[in-house]
Amino acid sequence: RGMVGGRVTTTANEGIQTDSTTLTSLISVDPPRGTRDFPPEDMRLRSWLFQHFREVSRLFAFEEIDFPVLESEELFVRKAGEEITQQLYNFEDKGGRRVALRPELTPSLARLVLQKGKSLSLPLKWFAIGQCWRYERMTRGRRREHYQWNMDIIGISGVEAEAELLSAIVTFFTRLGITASDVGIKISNRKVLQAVLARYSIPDESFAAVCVIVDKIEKLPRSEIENELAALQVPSDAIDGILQALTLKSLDDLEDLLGAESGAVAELKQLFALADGYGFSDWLNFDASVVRGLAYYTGTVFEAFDRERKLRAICGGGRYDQLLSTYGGADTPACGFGFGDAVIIELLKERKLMPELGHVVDDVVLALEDHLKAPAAMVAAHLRNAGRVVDLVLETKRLKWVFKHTERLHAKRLVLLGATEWNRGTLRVKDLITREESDVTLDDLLT
Ligand SMILES: OCc1cccc(Br)n1
Repeated sequence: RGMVGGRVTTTANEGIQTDSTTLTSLISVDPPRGTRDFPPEDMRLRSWLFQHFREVSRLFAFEEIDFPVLESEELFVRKAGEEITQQLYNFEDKGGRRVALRPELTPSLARLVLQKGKSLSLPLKWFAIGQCWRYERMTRGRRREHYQWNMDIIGISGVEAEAELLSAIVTFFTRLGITASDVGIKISNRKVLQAVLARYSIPDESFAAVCVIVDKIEKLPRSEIENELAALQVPSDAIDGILQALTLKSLDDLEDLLGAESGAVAELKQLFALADGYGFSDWLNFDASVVRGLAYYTGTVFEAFDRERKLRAICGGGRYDQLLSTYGGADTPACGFGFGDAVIIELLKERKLMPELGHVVDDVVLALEDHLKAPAAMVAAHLRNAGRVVDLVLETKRLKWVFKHTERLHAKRLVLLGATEWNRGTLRVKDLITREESDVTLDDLLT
């Protein structure tokens, strides 16, 4: 427990002494910069959101996993200039180890898959919900933590895996009342960029870094993009070719650019055909400008956006077939998405789809006299065993307080133990919806 109003002194061999004579100012009661508390009302909304994450994952037969929020720093050290690695929440621990608070979940998932190795039978369909961190100078006042829902399929090289993940995302939106007129999902494939770069003989080693730069195309002026690409020895004619390719909005145009033999075109066509089968085609559109900002994507990439374009991307993901091999493991096809807990709430507010989540209490139980406390506890236990949510009043309170308390809790029933009634084996019950009062036996309470 924190010491408030007391001065803590430590004398040799006596452990911590407190001396409450020295009044100290209140400690800071706010959470660390960029982080949030979840008091009951906020926690109900978060639990509601996570319940939907879990329900959809369960419907798709995905298994839940988890890993430490603290990881070895090396898991996230990448040389592609990503914002996510430049803002790593990293430090040296007391054992001199370089560690970091995870900025994303995928590397931990890759580590776990490599750790389990041959004991795993592929394909894996795993999901996780975890808090992720970044250390950003507070100049932009942005948050330093958020919760992310991830779903990943490991061991499937075909776009059937991406189609499953997209179906899960659409299922989630639909459960919340969000439709294809509210949200669209842009689909592209990094093989488009790969093919364009190959035409300008840009070395493969630059591919990830080029993608990270190109991902910023809508956030930075073109001149800055050109400068950053030029710093990677991408010549200006190649830059024109890249930027031109990113404006493509149809697979026919893409085929014209890349030719009928293009792998990217084939994968995209197959993905759209599968989407037709699932019935969520109207959520999708091909958009070559989607690149995503993570270095390790190698194929399909996608992101959900609000069609009013007021908000940042709602979720995103893609294929990362080389991530496991960059950690020294065998090449294993993989794809997944990350779905943050912030933008989705902004979207629900925009669309007036926020849920009403009150604290639900069925019964308030109260002993009107001290010698009836144990019987009151028995009544509460009896009701709870039957699955009712019971708030047992733990102190002797005046009825005026109790009525206020039942209103605050929006309780359905008030069960009073009074000496007269209890002696003849009954309880006084007030139905707080109908306002009816009656004397009933314990068994009557559960009929
Ligand atoms: O998606 C970028 C990101 C990573 C960690 C924490 C936060 Br807030 N945002």
